[in-house]
Parts: sequence; structure tokens; C-alpha cells
Amino acid sequence: MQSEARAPRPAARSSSRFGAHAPLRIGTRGSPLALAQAHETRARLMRAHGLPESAFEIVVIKTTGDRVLDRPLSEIGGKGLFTKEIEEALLDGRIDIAVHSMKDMPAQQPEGLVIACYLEREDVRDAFISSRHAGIAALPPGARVGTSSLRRRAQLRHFRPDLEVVEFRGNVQTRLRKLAEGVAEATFLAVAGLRRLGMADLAAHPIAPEVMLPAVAQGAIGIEQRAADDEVRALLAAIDHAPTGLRLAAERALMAGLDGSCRTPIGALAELDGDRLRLRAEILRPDGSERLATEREGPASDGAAMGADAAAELRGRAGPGFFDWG
Ligand SMILES: NCc1[nH]cc(CCC(=O)O)c1CC(=O)O
Repeated sequence: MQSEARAPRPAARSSSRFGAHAPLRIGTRGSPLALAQAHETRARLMRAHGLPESAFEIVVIKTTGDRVLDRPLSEIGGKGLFTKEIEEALLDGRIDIAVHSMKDMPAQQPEGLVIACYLEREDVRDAFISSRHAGIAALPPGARVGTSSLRRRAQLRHFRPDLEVVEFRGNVQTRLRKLAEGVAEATFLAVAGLRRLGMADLAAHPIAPEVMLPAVAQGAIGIEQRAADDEVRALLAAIDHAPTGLRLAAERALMAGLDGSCRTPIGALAELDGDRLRLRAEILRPDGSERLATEREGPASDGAAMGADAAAELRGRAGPGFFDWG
């Protein structure tokens, strides 16, 4: 392959099945954020392996979550609203890898697929977005706040029960338009998504995790592949950020232990300090009337066990019906 011969750091992959004539097919949703993440993944692979852009093909796949825009995600139900169609394409061999916002990924992947590669995690915080107010505490009594996230809704109502929450769906651009139209006084967006979209200036008011603990895996991009595809596994190993994987192992084990989905208000954040990991976790009643929080600290390699243990504690304290609307 001529292009590889020209590369500054030729990868030891002369027998690779990928190249300009058989590009590595990268599956992604078509939203601006998803495309930005797919482009970032491609750029990292190009750099790590000295490959030209023509060695990759970006394949856009429409998911149920993209198709149904008039109802809250929590109502459509089912797991993996943003991932099912993409995973089918992976299993069918129509794509070779899939780039995901890990926040939107169910705790378990279908048989035959794995996430073995994470890009370095971005800022994990939510940003408070409003043209008139500087933060949750500054909102006038009874103000309307737009969000479609059960977690953000519950956390907000826990902190400010007077506020009215209105349903806010659609991608980042749609939500900002609704805000400009005055449908609500404020909304929330992940700092990470805004940065990836080149809209970091909108994230002027990040919210401390103590006030709004982020969603499991917020700010992390994961790359899914067929479990048996060793060539892809080796290719991706060069761009894997291991500390991010350790943090997500803890948070995703927590979610699995709580049977978490879009319908359960869960916040979680694992942070590394050297080889120690600290996991903070909380669950809330959907109306925000009660919040149960816990923490674990231990060796970074024990994240999954810590997540499972924290989940068991919270499940026990919550009892049945905790996640039902009260
Ligand atoms: N649920 C949609 C979604 N999935 C990932 C992000 C942001 C980027 C990230 O957290 O990695 C967003 C938008 C948002 O919550 O503001």
C-alpha cells in the first residue's frame, strides 16, 4: 500500500485487510456530535498508524432514538435506543467499528460484540445553559427548565423543588433553539459534547459534581467491535486510554448492578488518583424527593467490584418502587 509506505510511522500491519481499497468502516449516528466523535476517532487512528483518510469510511446509521423525536426517550422504552441498529450493522459485517457516546450505551453488549477501546475522557460535568442566569441557584422561583434527562430532572428538583421541568428533546442544536425561543429559561448540556462541537463558550457555567453528579460514563467515547476481530482489536489498542477504561469499569458495573437505563435517575463518577479509584454514586426518586448516595475507595483494578458493591448497597437502601413515579 503506497499510502502506508509514505507514512511517518509505518504501522506493522503490512498484511492488514484495511486500506484505500478496503477501508475500515466506522459506524456512527448522524448527529453533529456523533459525527464529531467519529471524525476524532478516525483522526486518532490515522495518526497512530500513519494511515491516510482514504483508509477509512464513515458509515452513518439512523437509530430509533434519532427517528422518534416527539416523545421522551424514557417513554419509548427499551434499551439501546441509540445503539441497536448500529450493533446490528457490526454483527452483520456492514461496519468494522462503532463509535459511541458511552453515556448512551446499555450496561451489557450483545453476544459477539465488545468495547475494548476508550478515548481519553473529556470533562465529565453538566453545564448550566441560560442567557439570563448564572446557575441553578440564581433561577427565579418557579422558573421553567428544559431537560429530557430523568437524572437531571430529579437532581434539579431535589435541589430546587419549586422549579418546573419541561420536556426538551433533540440534539444540542435543537435544544439551544428551544432555549432561544423562550420555551424554558435554562437547560443542561454535557460540557464534553459542547467542547466536541466547538461550542465550549456555551459551557461557561459547569455544575460541580456535588450538585449534579454526572451520568454514568458521561464525557467518554467508546469503540465497539466484533469480539473475534483480532485485527481491529490490535488497531484500536494503539488509541486506547486505559485510565478511562478503569473509570468506566466502575461506573458501568454500578449501572449494571442497578439495572440502570434511561428510566432510572442514577449519577456516578469514578476518579483516579494514582492507582486508587474513588467512586461516587447516587440514585434519586424521579420526582427528586429523595436522594441516596454512597462512595467507595480502593485499588483502581477493583473498580468493577466497587461498582457492583455500591449498587447492592443502594438497591438495598432503596427498596422496591424507589424508581416509580410517586
Ligand atoms: N444523551 C445524549 C448525549 N450523549 C452524550 C452527550 C454528551 C457527550 C458526552 O456526555 O459524552 C449527550 C448530550 C448531552 O447530554 O448533553
